[in-house]
Amino acid sequence: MTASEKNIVLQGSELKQHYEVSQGPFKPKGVVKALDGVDFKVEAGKTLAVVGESGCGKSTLARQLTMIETPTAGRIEFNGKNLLTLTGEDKKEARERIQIIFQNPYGSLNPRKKIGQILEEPLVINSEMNPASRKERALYLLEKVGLKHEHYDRYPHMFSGGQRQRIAIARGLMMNPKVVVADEPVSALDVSVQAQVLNLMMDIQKEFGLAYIFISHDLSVVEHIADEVMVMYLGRVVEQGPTHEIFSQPKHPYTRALLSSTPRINPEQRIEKIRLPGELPSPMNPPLGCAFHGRCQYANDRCKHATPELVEDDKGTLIRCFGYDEGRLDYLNE
Ligand SMILES: Nc1ncnc2c1ncn2[C@@H]1O[C@H](COP(=O)(O)OP(=O)(O)OP(=O)(O)O)[C@@H](O)[C@H]1O
Repeated sequence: MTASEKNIVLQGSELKQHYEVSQGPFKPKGVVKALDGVDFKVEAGKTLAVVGESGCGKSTLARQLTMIETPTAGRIEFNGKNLLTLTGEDKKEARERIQIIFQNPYGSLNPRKKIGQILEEPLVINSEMNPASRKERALYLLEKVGLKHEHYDRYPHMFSGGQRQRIAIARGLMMNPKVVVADEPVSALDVSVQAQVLNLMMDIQKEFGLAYIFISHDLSVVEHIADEVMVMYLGRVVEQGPTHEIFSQPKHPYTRALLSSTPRINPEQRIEKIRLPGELPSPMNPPLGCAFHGRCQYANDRCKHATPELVEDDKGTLIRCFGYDEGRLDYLNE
């Protein structure tokens, strides 16, 4: 086992989430393949970003990792143990150690409860800590997220969006997690506040050695925070690799199209805007062959009929694309 393998806290293999859905009376049920065979690993103290258009399966993955939903197939390992077969105390502990932060800080905090109560709730339910120690921990974490002791007795409506997301982060930390799944944690915030909350998340990650699964559709946010990026399309990974590699030389045509809509400071990394034709196809009737072929200017007959596998390049990036395998992507030869 290498040193970095030893540090892996959360790992998913061949994760699937298939939903049976009605297609109307007298019609057979359809199957939505929200996730269709996803693999990933994340180390302590590192951030894996999951990106892709709405509907590609990001939130489904978040629900699986936080045990809100059980995968149709596949395996999730937390600290080397299969999360899906844990029972009793082990399961309880895993629930405590993997926390989630949601997108909307307005909806995720109970408006009728004071901040102190909101923060202490997980401890009341899951621990035998006495009230004084619970309060001490809540005050400690309020400080850690840049708020004040006097905020302990206030209600959520008395805070701005950015402050509420700080409170949600503090609540996520109450149980001393190892992994935080952050589902679009700054998308609902003003751009001016986003950077502050991201910086806070990075400081906290360093201090507590947390692993983040950072879900976002906004690539400029991801570049700031992620060590590794996983690009998803219709429930599958199309490209995955170190953040610098993905941003400096995106290889899959879909990643390149996503990046062309992202403002870049470095002029060498700017890509002329690529408009993808059509919409994301339905995961109930995904196209045959490469799922992206209908929107890809590089697609040929092979892409329409056969399904590409993920292939690793010499920089540690995985790419699922026949055009890449066959050296047909002209932008990579420029
Ligand atoms: N309970 C369900 N039953 C049927 N289909 C579902 C269910 N939950 C999700 N889906 C479908 O699975 C696909 C993936 O959904 P998911 O919410 O994971 O995507 P997403 O990438 O997080 O999108 P968004 O950013 O809009 O939340 C979508 O097509 C969605 O309609």
